[in-house]
Formats: sequence, C-alpha cells, structure tokens
Amino acid sequence: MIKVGIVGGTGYTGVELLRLLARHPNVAVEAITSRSEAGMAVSELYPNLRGHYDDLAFSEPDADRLARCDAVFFATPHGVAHALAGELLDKGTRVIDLSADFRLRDTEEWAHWYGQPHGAPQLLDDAIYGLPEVNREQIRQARLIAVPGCYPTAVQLGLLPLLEAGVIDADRIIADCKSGVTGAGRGAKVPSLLAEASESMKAYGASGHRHLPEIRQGLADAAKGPVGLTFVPHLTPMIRGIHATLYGRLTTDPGDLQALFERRFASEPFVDVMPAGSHPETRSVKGANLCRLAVHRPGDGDTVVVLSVIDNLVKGASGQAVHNLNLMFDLDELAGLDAPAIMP
Ligand SMILES: NC(=O)C1=CN([C@@H]2O[C@H](COP(=O)(O)OP(=O)(O)OC[C@H]3O[C@@H](n4cnc5c(N)ncnc54)[C@H](OP(=O)(O)O)[C@@H]3O)[C@@H](O)[C@H]2O)C=CC1
Ligand SMILES: CC(=O)N[C@@H](CCC(=O)OP(=O)(O)O)C(=O)O
Repeated sequence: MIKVGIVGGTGYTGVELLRLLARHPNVAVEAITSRSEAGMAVSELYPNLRGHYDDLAFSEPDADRLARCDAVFFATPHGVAHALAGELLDKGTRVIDLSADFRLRDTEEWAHWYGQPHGAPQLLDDAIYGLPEVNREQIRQARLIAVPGCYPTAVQLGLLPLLEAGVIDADRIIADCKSGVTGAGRGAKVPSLLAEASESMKAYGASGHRHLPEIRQGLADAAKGPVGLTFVPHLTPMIRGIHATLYGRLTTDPGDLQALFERRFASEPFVDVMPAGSHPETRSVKGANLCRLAVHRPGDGDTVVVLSVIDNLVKGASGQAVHNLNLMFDLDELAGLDAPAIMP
C-alpha cells in the first residue's frame, strides 16, 4: 500500500480526497492534519466517512510524521506548501499540492497575484503542472506536482484542441465561467452565506483574477506563443460545479471541429467529448473525475463556442490530484476514480 498524508484535511478538497481515497485499492491514509480540529475523529466531523476511516483522527501538522508517508497532499491555502514541501522532498516524500504555490513559473507574477513573495523559488524547477492531458509523461517522473486550479482545468481542456491546431485567433479568447460556492472553500465568508449566494448570480474578478496568469501560461504553451485572454468568473447558486463557455474566432478552415476534439481526447479517460450539438450540464459530472466538452460553430460562422463542465472539487482539484498520484506511482489511472457522477 502507498502511504499518504493530507495537510488541510478539514477543508472541502481535503474531505473530497478522503472520499475518493476510501475506494482506492492501493492507498492508505496515514496522517491527516487540522490545527483547529486536532484530536477529533475524521468520521465525527464528516459522517459520510463513518465506517471508512474509523481509526483516523486529525492531528497538528507534523513534518516528521508526514515524512513517513510516500506522498503528501497539500489541501491548504496558498503559502503553506511553500513552507513545508522542501523538507518533505528532502526526506524522499513526494508532494502533490492542490494550492497555487507551484503553478506559475514566474515568481514575480506569483507574488503580484498572491500578494506575498514566493516562498520556495528553489523548488520550481522540480514542479510539474499536473494536467495529465498535457503533461502525463513528466507527471510519471515527478516528485512535486502543482495540481491545476479549477477554472484553469475547465478552460484549458476546452481550448487545447483549438490552440494546438492553430485554428483560432490566440489574441482574442474569451472564457466566461461560472462556479459553485464550494470553490471558495469551507471557511465562513459573507458571499457564501445562503442568503447572499442563493437565488442570485454575480460576476467577480472581471478586471483581473489570480487564475488569469495560470490559464494564460497553459494556453500560451499550447499555442506556442502569447495569448490574449478575457476571463470573467461568476459565482452561481450551486454547491459544486464549474461551467465554462469559451469563445474563439476562427482564422482558418478548421475542418470537422467535432472530429478535432474527439481525436485530441480519444485516449483520455477523464475527458468526454459529447456528441455534436450537446450542452453538457454541471450535474452530469457531479462527484466524478470528468470534464465533459461540447463544441459548437453557431450559424457556421467564424466563432467557435466550447462548453466545458467539471466538478470543481473532483476534476478541478482532488480527483485530478489522485490521478496525478496514480501516474506518479505507476498505478491504474482509474484507481479510486471510476465512480460515475451523481444524478439528479
Ligand atoms: N475549493 C475548490 O473548489 C478548490 C480549491 N483549490 C485549492 O485547494 C486548497 C484547499 O482548498 P479548500 O479545501 O477549498 O480550502 P478550505 O478553506 O476548505 O480548507 C483549508 C484547509 O487547510 C487547513 N489550513 C489552513 N491554514 C493552514 C496552515 N497555515 N497550515 C496548515 N493547514 C492549514 C485548514 O484546517 P486548519 O485551519 O484546521 O488547519 C483546512 O483543513 C486551496 O489552496 C484552494 O485554493 C483548488 C481547486 C479547487
Ligand atoms: C467560487 C470561488 O470563490 N472560487 C475561487 C477559485 C477556486 C480556488 O480554489 O482557487 P485555486 O484553484 O487557485 O486554488 C476564487 O475565485 O477565488
């Protein structure tokens, strides 16, 4: 069995890791941390896990204990993995970081968007951006993974086929995205209150959001040159889910767009290109490690519209993190990740 630790086990991505790993045939959770709930049994805080982790309790983060694991997930706010990852890596423990600490290659850009200096620039050369549909082979060899953000996962998967094929204007891409409230984490915040978030919808970060540089970095790699991106996130009254509506202007005859998407993701277990004319729903990926895509060309004009949906906590975070673990430890890619979505 592969021994894993989770730093930040009381948060939404932490409990989602536990839910997925409960069905994983090759993984045992050895340590799970929380500073606020240290001492409490995991199944007391999360009754959905009763019967699965009966001997596991939250404990204070302890580097020595974590270093006894083969891999440690960081499901923590930005900056925490900067402080601890180096020590774990030195002791031979692999690190899978769900935060943004190692996602941006440019430390100044990171400092600008995250409002603090980059805490571990010396580790960046080792960090692999954990989008398996792009970096599968590097992930297999990696000891430090930066799991992509939720919006960046939905947006990049939807645009990769078009940018790699060079059929849209890379200077004018629009990503209009909607997220459920769990995207903001479990901490109490006014915008997440029932009376604030339900029966209403609003954009935020329209002038600049911290996922913008991350998405731009990934799209520029795919386009092999700089991209111009307008990214506007919205908060919507649902618990889980991201819906990205992506617009590009065709600059050349793309041929059969449906075939382009189907070919690009033909061997990807966690990307479903839906039949032509489809409109994927967020509920069709709820709880599943899946991105469902549909591509449209309204009126056969020069605008291509891609619809991309994921569960922010699964393909947008914890499921993608487990997929990375499977690749790093040469396990079946589907291990722990084969459950279908919950509908309705
Ligand atoms: N929610 C989502 O949809 C997504 C989240 N992410 C990223 O994943 C990470 C976790 O997100 P999420 O689960 O939503 O966050 P939550 O706010 O729900 O949980 C954060 C967890 O981190 C722990 N924690 C907080 N500060 C520290 C610290 N200084 N040292 C150690 N542990 C700490 C908390 O426990 P305690 O304070 O008790 O120690 C808690 O368990 C974040 O970086 C987030 O941006 C990425 C993609 C999607
Ligand atoms: C709805 C909501 O608030 N979503 C969060 C993004 C999700 C997230 O966790 O950010 P990282 O992927 O960078 O870790 C936000 O917009 O800040």
